This record gives sequence, structure tokens and C-alpha cells, in this order.
Amino acid sequence: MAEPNGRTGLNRTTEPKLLLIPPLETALANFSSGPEGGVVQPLRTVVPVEKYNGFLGVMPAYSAVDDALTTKLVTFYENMKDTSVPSHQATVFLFDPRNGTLKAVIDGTVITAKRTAAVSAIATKFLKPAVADVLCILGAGVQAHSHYEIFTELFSFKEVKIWNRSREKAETFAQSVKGPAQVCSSAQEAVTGADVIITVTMATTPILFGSWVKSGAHINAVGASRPDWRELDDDVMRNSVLYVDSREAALTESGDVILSGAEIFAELGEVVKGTKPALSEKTTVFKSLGMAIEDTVAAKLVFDSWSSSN
Ligand SMILES: NC(=O)C1=CN([C@@H]2O[C@H](COP(=O)(O)OP(=O)(O)OC[C@H]3O[C@@H](n4cnc5c(N)ncnc54)[C@H](O)[C@@H]3O)[C@@H](O)[C@H]2O)C=CC1
Ligand SMILES: O=C([O-])C1=[NH+]CCC1
Repeated sequence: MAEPNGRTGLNRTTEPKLLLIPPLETALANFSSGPEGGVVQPLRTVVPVEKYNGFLGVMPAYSAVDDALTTKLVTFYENMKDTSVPSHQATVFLFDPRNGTLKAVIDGTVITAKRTAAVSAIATKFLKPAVADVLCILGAGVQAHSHYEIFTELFSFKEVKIWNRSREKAETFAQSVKGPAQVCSSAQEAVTGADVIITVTMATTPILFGSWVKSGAHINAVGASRPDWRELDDDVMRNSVLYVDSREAALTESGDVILSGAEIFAELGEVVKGTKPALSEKTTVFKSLGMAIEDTVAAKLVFDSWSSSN
């Protein structure tokens, strides 16, 4: 559990995939502490590029505790014809907060993949049922890979089931990961019996239906970051306990939250701080939209480790 302005209770780890977890827990807790947490993070600006089904997101943040100032620029494009280009591309600019000097320009695509998966892992640590044997991943892109990596490192699932809109991509995924993954022919088959579910698709209409979800399961809803996009149906949204990264962002950007009218129970940072309970015996949804402060602490970690080795 993290104190605002303090360290998390997790041990610092040397496992590279897990290094992000303690600073992210602290950042989530600080973000949810209001002004005394020292996080300044306006709602991101998103510029639609309608002609090409694309978006440019501008994500600035400052963390007083870390004394770190960044902005990420991220583009994300739907239905791309050219599959050699990733659907999400990002760059993080790290500034010296004392004078505004640009200190580093860091690839943000890997940071986005890793920090998003690490935040889902934090939510899962708190919200998964006591017995969690089966993991289900819907989607087989960049985020599916980063989530698979950290979830199989951190938790002990007996089975990982994966579904993707095109089966071929799910099969490529299953062959490329370092561990087992069972390809399913339908999303329903993948979801049935799963204790933890991750949705990481570019879907704009629901791909996960409440009637399929095992009672008590935990869902990390990572895609659908536009107010008119959905990954989850009304049933699962309304009949689960809903956690979000940021209330303000969820009520502005998340189609799953806005269109279902589901009530937000808590921010993940409030759970990390211990001011809101983790109702892990209930069916839970963590609606992740991605926060600039996550990029700030991840970029600082990258920069500090690069500086100390040079
Ligand atoms: N919450 C957060 O912090 C972040 C969320 N995201 C979101 O996570 C999701 C996955 O991102 P990436 O893995 O980078 O994308 P990706 O393009 O690498 O993978 C997307 C996957 O979704 C599948 N897909 C595409 N359209 C679909 C549809 N209509 N229905 C079902 N499946 C469909 C594709 O086959 C592919 O496997 C996106 O929605 C993205 O915006 C991405 C970064 C951060
Ligand atoms: O946090 C992030 O970088 C993003 N969230 C949705 C698309 C990109």
C-alpha cells in the first residue's frame, strides 16, 4: 500500500518487467490524493484526424514527488490498411522542471505498452478473485503481448486463453510468446470460465458480454478510449464494481462508462492508498484509459537508469 508522497509497500525488484510497478503504484496513489499528492495532470487533449480515422493525443504531467515533467505525444489509428505501421505510436519529452530545458526525447511506444500492462497488473493484484487459475486475453496486438508478459511473470495462471478477431493473428501470438497460450475460436469460448479477463482490442462495439463472465471475475478493460467506442456491453458494466484510473477521464473519454451509465466505485489510486476497498469477491472491472503521470514515472525510470549507466 502506498502513502501519498511515499513509497509503495512492494519490495523493489530487480526483475526488469516488474521495475515499473512500485513507481506506478506511488503515482496512482498520488494522483488520487488531489493537490497534496503533487500530481498535475490535465485531461489529455485529443485531436481527431477524421479523414484517416486517426487521433493525436497530447498528455502532459508533472509529479512533484518525482520532480519529473513530461509530455507524451501519442497517435492512434483505427482500421489501418498498412499493417507495417503500429496502430499506436508515441514519443515522450522529458524536461528539467527547474528551468524547462528539454532533457530527453524517449521512445514512447514501448513505454505505453509496458506501463499500461503494469497498471493492469496492479489492478489485478488488488481485484482478482482469491483463486485465479484462468487468464483470458481478447486481442493479439502490442498490448496483448505486454500484458501476457507481465501477467505470466507476476501471477500463476494454470491456463491462458486468447481470442482475436482474426484467428491467424491469435495463432502467431501463441507461437511467439514464451509460455502457453490456447487459441480460442470465439470470444465467448475464451471468456467462459476465466478468472481474469483483459480486453485489448481496437473494437468500437462490445466484444465482451456480461452473460459470458464468471461471477467474481476481474476484467481489465484497456481498449475503447473514445466516448463513442465500446468493448464491454451494458450488462457487464452495470453489474460489476467499477474501478477507473481517473474519474474525470472516464466520464469524458470512456464509451463503456458514459454510454452504459455505470457508476464509478473508486479510482485505482484510492485502492492503492487504502481509502477505498478492493472488492475482490465481486465481479470487478478496471476501466483503464491511460494517464500521463504513468508515462512521467516510466520515462524518469528509463532516463535515470540510462544516466546511471553512462
Ligand atoms: N488504457 C491505456 O492506457 C491504453 C490503451 N490502449 C488501447 O488498447 C487497445 C489495444 O492497443 P494495441 O495493442 O496497441 O493495438 P494493436 O493495433 O496492436 O492491437 C489491436 C488488436 O485489436 C484487434 N482488433 C482491431 N479491430 C478490432 C475490432 N473491431 N474488434 C475486435 N478486435 C479488433 C486487432 O486484430 C489487434 O489484435 C487499443 O484500443 C488502444 O487504444 C493503448 C495504449 C494505452
Ligand atoms: O494512454 C495512452 O497512451 C493511450 N490511451 C488510449 C490510446 C493511447
